[in-house]
Amino acid sequence: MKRARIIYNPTSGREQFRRHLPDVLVRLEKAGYETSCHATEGPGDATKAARQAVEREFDLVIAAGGDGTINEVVNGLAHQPYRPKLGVIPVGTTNDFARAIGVPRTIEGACEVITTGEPVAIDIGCVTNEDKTRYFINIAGGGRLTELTYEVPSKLKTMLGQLAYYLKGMEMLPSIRATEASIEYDGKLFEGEIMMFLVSLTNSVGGFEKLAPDSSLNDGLFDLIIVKKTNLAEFVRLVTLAARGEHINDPHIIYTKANRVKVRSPMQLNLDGEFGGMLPGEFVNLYRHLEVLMPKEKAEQVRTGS
Ligand SMILES: Nc1ncnc2c1ncn2[C@@H]1O[C@H](COP(=O)(O)OP(=O)(O)OP(=O)(O)O)[C@@H](O)[C@H]1O
Repeated sequence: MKRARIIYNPTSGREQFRRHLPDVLVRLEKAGYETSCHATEGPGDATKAARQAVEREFDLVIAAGGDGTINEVVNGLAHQPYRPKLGVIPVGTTNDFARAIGVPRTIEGACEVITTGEPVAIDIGCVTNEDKTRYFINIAGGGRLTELTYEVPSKLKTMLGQLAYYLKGMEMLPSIRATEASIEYDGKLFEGEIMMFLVSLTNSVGGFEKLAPDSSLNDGLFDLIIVKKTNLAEFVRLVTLAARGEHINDPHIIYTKANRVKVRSPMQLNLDGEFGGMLPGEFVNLYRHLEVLMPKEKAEQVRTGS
């Protein structure tokens, strides 16, 4: 029998997962997994639990939570020579990563993917800043607006879901200032004032499904988006364009692919929606570093690049 470890955050999203746990265990048992669980107790705990799962040589680690929980689990797996496969049950508020790998946002649907889907090795991001190395699966970014993801209180997310982020975003808009930035990417250099920069691994960010429309999960490249200085009206217009994926040709935007990105200026770093310390720092794309379970059709699409 294969062994699976569920690492779940009881406070994620609308706090529903625990109620469904017995059903999840039965489904996994039927699919041939002997499964045990760990409920996280606070920030950082999912990373410790994932490291422990590596030591105990589990075949599969299932992260049940939002993007923050998946990020923590990946941080426990990424550094190790043996890395169990990763399954995802999206019960968070945003669930960008699940959307990007085609995992449905119902617990039953996600279990179905875990039991009948296929593993695909995908790229993950690695950033070195403040003498630490951290990993991300979705997005890293800097600039005042990216700070909104950790300024929304957990209670508000439980009550309002995604809407909580949009409300906070609108509240912050008038106070957004441009920041002086120096960004080196695959030998090129950008220097100037920016509203924000994003280093993305998937096309689905903050509920915007077309923010990085050309991104591939396994090409070894980030999609780098730099939003140059704009006034408030232009910025709002860019956000509207971004909802349709039409921002990438705008003159205020640099949109390109890169394997390495170095940010030389001081800035807060957002990693998969959580505070990731201060920049400067360097981002490296780790080619096909982690095997993740996804639906068969999605797996085929990712493998063939279609
Ligand atoms: N028992 C706990 N109590 C409070 N916070 C916790 C607990 N366990 C984990 N956490 C923290 O909660 C953070 C956010 O969780 P998570 O991303 O799963 O859900 P979310 O906030 O609802 O969703 P999203 O990130 O999609 O907005 C995690 O990064 C983790 O540090």
